[in-house]
Amino acid sequence: MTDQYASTDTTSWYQQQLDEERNYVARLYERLDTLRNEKKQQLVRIQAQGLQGSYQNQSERDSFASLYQDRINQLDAVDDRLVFGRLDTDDAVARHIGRIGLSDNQHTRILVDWRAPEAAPFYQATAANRQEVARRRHIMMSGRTVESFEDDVLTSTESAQASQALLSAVSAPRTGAMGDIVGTIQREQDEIIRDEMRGVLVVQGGPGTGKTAVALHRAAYLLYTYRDRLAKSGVLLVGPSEAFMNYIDQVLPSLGETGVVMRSLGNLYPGIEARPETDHAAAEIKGRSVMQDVITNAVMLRQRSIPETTWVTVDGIRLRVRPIQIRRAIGHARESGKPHNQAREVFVDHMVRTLYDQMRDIVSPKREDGLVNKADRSYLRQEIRQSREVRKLLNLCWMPLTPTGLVDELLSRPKYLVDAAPMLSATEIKTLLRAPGTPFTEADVPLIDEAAVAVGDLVSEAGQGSKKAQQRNLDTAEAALENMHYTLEDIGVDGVVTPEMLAAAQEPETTWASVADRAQRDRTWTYGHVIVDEAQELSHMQWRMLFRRSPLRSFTIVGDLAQASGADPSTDWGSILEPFAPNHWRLAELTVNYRTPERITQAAAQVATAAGRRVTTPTALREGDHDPELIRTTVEDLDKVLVTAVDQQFQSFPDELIGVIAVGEDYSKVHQMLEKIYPGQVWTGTGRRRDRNIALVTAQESKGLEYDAVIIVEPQHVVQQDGESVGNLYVAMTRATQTLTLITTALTNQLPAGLRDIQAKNF
Ligand SMILES: Nc1ncnc2c1ncn2[C@@H]1O[C@H](COP(=O)(O)OP(=O)(O)OP(=O)(O)O)[C@@H](O)[C@H]1O
Repeated sequence: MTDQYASTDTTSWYQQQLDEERNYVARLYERLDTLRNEKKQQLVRIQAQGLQGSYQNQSERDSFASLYQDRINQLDAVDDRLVFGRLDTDDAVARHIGRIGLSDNQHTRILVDWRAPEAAPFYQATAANRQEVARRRHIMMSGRTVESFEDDVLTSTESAQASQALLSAVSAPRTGAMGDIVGTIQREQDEIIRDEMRGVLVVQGGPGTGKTAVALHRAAYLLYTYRDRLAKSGVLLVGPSEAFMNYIDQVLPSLGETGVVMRSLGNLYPGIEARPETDHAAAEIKGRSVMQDVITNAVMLRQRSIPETTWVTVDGIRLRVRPIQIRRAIGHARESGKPHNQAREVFVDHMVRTLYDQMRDIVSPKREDGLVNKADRSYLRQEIRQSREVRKLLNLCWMPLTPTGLVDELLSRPKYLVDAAPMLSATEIKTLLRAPGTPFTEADVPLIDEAAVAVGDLVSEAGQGSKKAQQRNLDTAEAALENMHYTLEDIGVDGVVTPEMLAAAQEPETTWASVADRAQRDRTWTYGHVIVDEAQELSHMQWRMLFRRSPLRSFTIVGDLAQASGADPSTDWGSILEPFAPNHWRLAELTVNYRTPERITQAAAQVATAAGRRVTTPTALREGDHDPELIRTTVEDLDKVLVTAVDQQFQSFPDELIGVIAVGEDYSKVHQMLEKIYPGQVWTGTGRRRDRNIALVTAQESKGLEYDAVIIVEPQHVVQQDGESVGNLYVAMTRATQTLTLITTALTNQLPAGLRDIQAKNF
């Protein structure tokens, strides 16, 4: 790997270089500590000023306090393994690369942020295209200590080999939380991370190719490169489940970035925490594009006329209301093109005018001009509007709606659903129906979002007020910026502070970094960029919801079509994305599996292809030491076999994480059994894993996650439960970083075809 290693002086040369690196890195930490102390002192000083001064002074102080605190948090977050690389160029310039950029007190750059253009050759230079790099050095740290280093001399052809840094990163025991890969990002990954922000970028890659890692590092890269633009609008990162979001939630903070809104599909609608979907048939129907028409119909069915002429009394005067009048008012309101709740105002105004005309004819003494005077007119209109009978009638015809109320009613009232969904069959209607008040599931969320667009917000004055307040804050912040005596460099991560950041800081109960915070509370927020992970899973309706969140269509979409659940998954990204971004997306591919060793990857691919699924099997970085193991047993002995498998794993690799994957009834039985035998050791996928060595998850939940040892209980049930599809089994098998064990009570001919060839052990 290095020519100097071959020399006789290797040891002394290496030791001398190591000492130099240690001294340099010590200097970097010294600078980091100085900066952190400065910020802490500035924070203390500003807090000590307390509540003195005008409102504007106070809010300026609060803004700066938040900025200082944010900077302190960032410096804390990057403390561990601050630096990981060094580049030496042909003209003998050395550049250290780290999690953030640092300058010394003479403003000389001493550490280059990994996202800066000068750091790009660290990831991209090859022997064939050196980009003026003579040597790339990987610096291995433990906390603040330089443990070792490894050099790539780019004049040597050997540099094409995987670095030791990469091999040790991918072979390390898993902790249950994803870590960053900033020190070992590979070239094909880096190209995607640094791709321009514009348009829709689709990243297709087999299991373990680093799609999630790339998505997260791209989020950090975009925030760094387009900070001023994204500070106003934010970045949204969407993942498949809460378990997955917990798994990845430490990566961006470890890169010093906290400004990304991270949401699972079930939590995308503010205020709703939807349950995972268990009824796959219902979920499939709810995801179809026709559901947009169903929602539109459901809203229109709540705009209805009366069956026959009726009467209302206002101020003791009886007024006649005919169906045609209501129909006309409805037509008029619909023509306004406004959402239901806003159009209701048009409807009500129209009806009030109609009733007023009648009333005027009755109450006004006939005058030459035929009009009552202005005061009478507004009094009469007010009376009509406030009359209980009129209100009741108009509500009956055009009731204000909430999106959640509409979806709940739609899915629990058979007649309503039948009327709104004439395009669905009786069986499909039956599949959708459920009891009123049933908690919402993930597949309901896009319907609620669709309904929210169709019904609009409930009309209230409050919203207008808060918009005005925001504008006021923005104006104040712009003025504040002009008046600042502080240098910009002193304040922010990169010395860039926009009026919007300061305005956000002045919002009551928010901090400056909380553009993200406000974004996730606002359904109508449009993000500067949206990143979607495990994107192969999304239904048409879920895509609609996401594209609404970025009308500029700036997306990074990562996924693997072969890992999709269900019997009839899409087989090309074009058919998924064309309705939303016609001719507007580009495809990149990842080709190396960093997680699963070759032997397991091949077995998983065999299962998928034997079932007719098209998979692009990535090249696995490691061959692996163990073949996948299939254990055949009986229903009576299943528990015993499982415990033996778990015990063996514990004994051989006590630090490793075991993932047990089971579905349906197997899951419940296995859960009970594991809890009994390993009390306090079992983590069930939801919530954060705390020092537990056994994770029990369903195949669906295992998407995106990984374990050192994977044990799949009754693989044939995983296939059955997935609508006789191998998608989830393929996913489950590719979660392993070291070993894979499948335990089954099925006869050979009941096993999925691709598993039959694995040499089985009988127990
Ligand atoms: N360049 C790299 N350096 C070190 N580790 C890497 C690198 N790329 C990926 N990995 C590791 O490989 C594993 C798989 O990565 P990741 O989960 O991002 O893959 P994925 O393509 O999203 O997988 P899947 O589709 O199967 O869920 C992770 O542990 C990740 O940290």
